[in-house]
Amino acid sequence: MAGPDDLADLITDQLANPEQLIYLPLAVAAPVAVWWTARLLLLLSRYARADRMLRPMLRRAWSIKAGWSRDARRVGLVQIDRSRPRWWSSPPTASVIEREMIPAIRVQACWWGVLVDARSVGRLGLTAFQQAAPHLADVWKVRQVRVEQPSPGLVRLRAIVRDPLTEPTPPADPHAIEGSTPLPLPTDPAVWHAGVDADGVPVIIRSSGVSGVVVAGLAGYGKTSFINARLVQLAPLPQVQWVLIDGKGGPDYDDLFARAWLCAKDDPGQVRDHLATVHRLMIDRQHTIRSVLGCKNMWQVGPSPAWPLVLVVIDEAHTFFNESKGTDAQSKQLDALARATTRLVEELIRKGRNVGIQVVLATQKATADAIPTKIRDNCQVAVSFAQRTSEAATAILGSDITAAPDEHPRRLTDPAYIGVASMAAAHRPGFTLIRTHHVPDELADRIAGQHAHLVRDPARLLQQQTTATASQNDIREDGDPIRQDPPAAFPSSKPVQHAEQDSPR
Ligand SMILES: Nc1ncnc2c1ncn2[C@@H]1O[C@H](COP(=O)(O)OP(=O)(O)OP(=O)(O)O)[C@@H](O)[C@H]1O
Repeated sequence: MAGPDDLADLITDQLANPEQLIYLPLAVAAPVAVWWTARLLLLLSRYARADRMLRPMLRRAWSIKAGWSRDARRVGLVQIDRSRPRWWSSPPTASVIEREMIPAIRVQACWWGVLVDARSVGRLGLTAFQQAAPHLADVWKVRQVRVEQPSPGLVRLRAIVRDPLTEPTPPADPHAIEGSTPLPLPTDPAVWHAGVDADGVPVIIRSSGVSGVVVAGLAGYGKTSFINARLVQLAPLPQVQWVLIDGKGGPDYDDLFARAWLCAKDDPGQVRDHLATVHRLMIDRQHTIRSVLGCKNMWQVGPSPAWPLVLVVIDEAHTFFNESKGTDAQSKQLDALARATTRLVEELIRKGRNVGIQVVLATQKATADAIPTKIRDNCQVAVSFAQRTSEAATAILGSDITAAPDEHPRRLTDPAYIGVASMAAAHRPGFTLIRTHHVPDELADRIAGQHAHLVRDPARLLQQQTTATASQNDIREDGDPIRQDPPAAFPSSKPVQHAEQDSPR
């Protein structure tokens, strides 16, 4: 190809021979033509290599790119920039010139539609694109245009022809051998694999330092399967003990109880007693954590078989917080139990974080009449499956969800979105829609049964540890007589009364 020196020689020759001046535009146009031809060939080869599903999306992507300036103007994604002309330009510098600014885009065809990355310009950022999204969907003739902001200055549009979130993940095979489930089985309880986002990228919930998780959604949209997935991930870990409470009172949790330290159905008295046991454990751990673990926060060293993470799951949690306000003796007794349960759960969530107690509340409704706000608002993680009303969505995800129409749980009521939830995930801006792992009861039951031998009583474990720590302190290195232990090395609350067996249920 001709280099710049050749081109310069050509221009000099042609200026010397004006009759040959016709060749000058050709010399300039040739490299441009070569570049465009190469680009066209590249696109054609990509089209030829694409499968039947991707080809229509490639055509759409090209058409979106080709018509972008026109479409952007039509839907209002244009900004007029008024500025003084540059000093070298012909208009006088005192005049003002107007320039149209349209966000630059890059397009990429995907099997589900077209991914459009747009650079924000002036006021044309996330909000402007969100407002224009329904119009772009009409112009591009796609089901929906979803908008998000992965990083400052970049707005990502998804022109959705087939929503990847509506493609159900195959249920984990209940007969699969352990370890071959499609679920990641972590070795670290601090990692909670919640599911995958619209791009199939795994979404992780930060579990370390979390004492409260609330999961809400209409009946039958996947809450139990979501919790099953977490239990299946944790069942093989000796550094985790479960407390399972099933407010439905049905047989759903019967087989999972095999792996639980404490379990109860919808008996309010038993539930209160179990929560009181966990609460006592929390107080005892608070008093002994420094002497036993050598730190103030269990998550600094992580849970261990001797100091396990205690996961308290309360399904249909609203069942236990409701007060009937009746005046008969039985209603008064039940209301007293509900108040005691509410107080215990609230304290576990408020104070249990540093000693490794985590409460997961599942409910169909997270409005204040179902879950007291002093409990709900202290939960660090909130996950919402489909909701019928904005009020219910705001109750669980907070008022910010109104500014995220694409991730709003009201959009998820279509049965195609069973198993899809909205949440604020770690290291992701705004809200993320996730397709959760589908874990049928049979698989969760089987894995729980296989690991029933790992059940321990964390309160007894704590007693053993405090005793061991105390005797270590008693034996001074230089063989001096036994010294008195500081009171902080022992539980200062009432003596803990635990059943003799390791798993009193
Ligand atoms: N991630 C998923 N992908 C596909 N289907 C799912 C998923 N999760 C759940 N389902 C389907 O939805 C049905 C209901 O799920 P699940 O029992 O978890 O709902 P739920 O919200 O707990 O209902 P309820 O409030 O009545 O207990 C399941 O039987 C299953 O077939």
